[in-house]
Amino acid sequence: MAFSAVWRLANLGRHLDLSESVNKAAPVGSIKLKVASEVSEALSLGRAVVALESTIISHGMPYPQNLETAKEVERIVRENGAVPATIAILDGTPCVGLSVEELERLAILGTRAQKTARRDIAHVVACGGNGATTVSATMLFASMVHIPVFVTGGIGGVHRHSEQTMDISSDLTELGRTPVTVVCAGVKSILDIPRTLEYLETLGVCVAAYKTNEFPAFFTESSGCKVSCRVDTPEDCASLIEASIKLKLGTGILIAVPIPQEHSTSGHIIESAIQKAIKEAREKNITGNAETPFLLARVNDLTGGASLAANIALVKNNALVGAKVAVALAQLRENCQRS
Ligand SMILES: O=c1[nH]cc([C@@H]2O[C@H](COP(=O)(O)O)[C@@H](O)[C@H]2O)c(=O)[nH]1
Repeated sequence: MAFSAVWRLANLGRHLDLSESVNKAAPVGSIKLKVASEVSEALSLGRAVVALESTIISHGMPYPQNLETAKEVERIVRENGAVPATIAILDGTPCVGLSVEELERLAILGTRAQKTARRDIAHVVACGGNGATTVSATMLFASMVHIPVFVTGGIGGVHRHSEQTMDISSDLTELGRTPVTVVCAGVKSILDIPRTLEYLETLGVCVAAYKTNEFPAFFTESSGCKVSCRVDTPEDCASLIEASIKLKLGTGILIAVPIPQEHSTSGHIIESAIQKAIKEAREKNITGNAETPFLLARVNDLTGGASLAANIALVKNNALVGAKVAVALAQLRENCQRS
């Protein structure tokens, strides 16, 4: 690493005071956080904004479906009254809100963009690299600019055999330390779902299921695990989020939305492909942050594309719900200010 990059890395903590950057694409010391004008304007006016991650674009889906889905998700968020803010690091600059050209760039880069969790942020910025942010890094940047609601497909979790590998996604620890609400379809059964929920409980994270009492398992509506909090409307979600913020709990919230019923029929076929892919990953010794992308790609091959179609459908559904939640939250805050 060049001296200047090392210097920038060492000074990152001091210079990345992003509290002022909400209203402008602000140079802060030597580090810039670029907030799209549409996003900063909405935030300053108290309008609904929905953060979106970018690993799902680079590593979660192949080109060109990744680009089509990213654009479609942004369109759904807009149609439902909120401003989309896809988050990524481009040429070393953390960006909150991407242009169509930037989305295209990221989609074409695919896995050549670095999968960037919280631990990778300083390195990607210091090297001037291109980072696709995972749930943990996206939550962090969203909270820096005060975006309370974030939509994705699924989050990472506790991996199977974690008692041997210690492989637990940093998405969970981020949920335990960053006050952002993540709307997702639960976690895939490539992970250990009961342990994921146990770990979230340990971290003090509220896990709410949308219109159900059970935690969904991404491709299927149910995991067999009950949750302690049920929400039935966007307004329920908004009240939950506002209470958590007002109590200054400091933790995130997970709102788990089951895959729409019409898309869950292939769930059981996908489940058996998941079991096969997990076995292959073990045989090939694929672990760490390479495991999730390997499993996703292999499951898609084994199901002849059915898992990708289901994945796209549930992300779009989450975008719809997440946008409504963000709008309900903005409305709730406006009503509180008036009274
Ligand atoms: O169904 C999915 N789960 C998870 C991911 C991505 O993988 C990350 C978790 O990776 P890991 O397990 O290495 O922490 C998530 O934050 C998200 O960006 C994804 O694309 N699709």
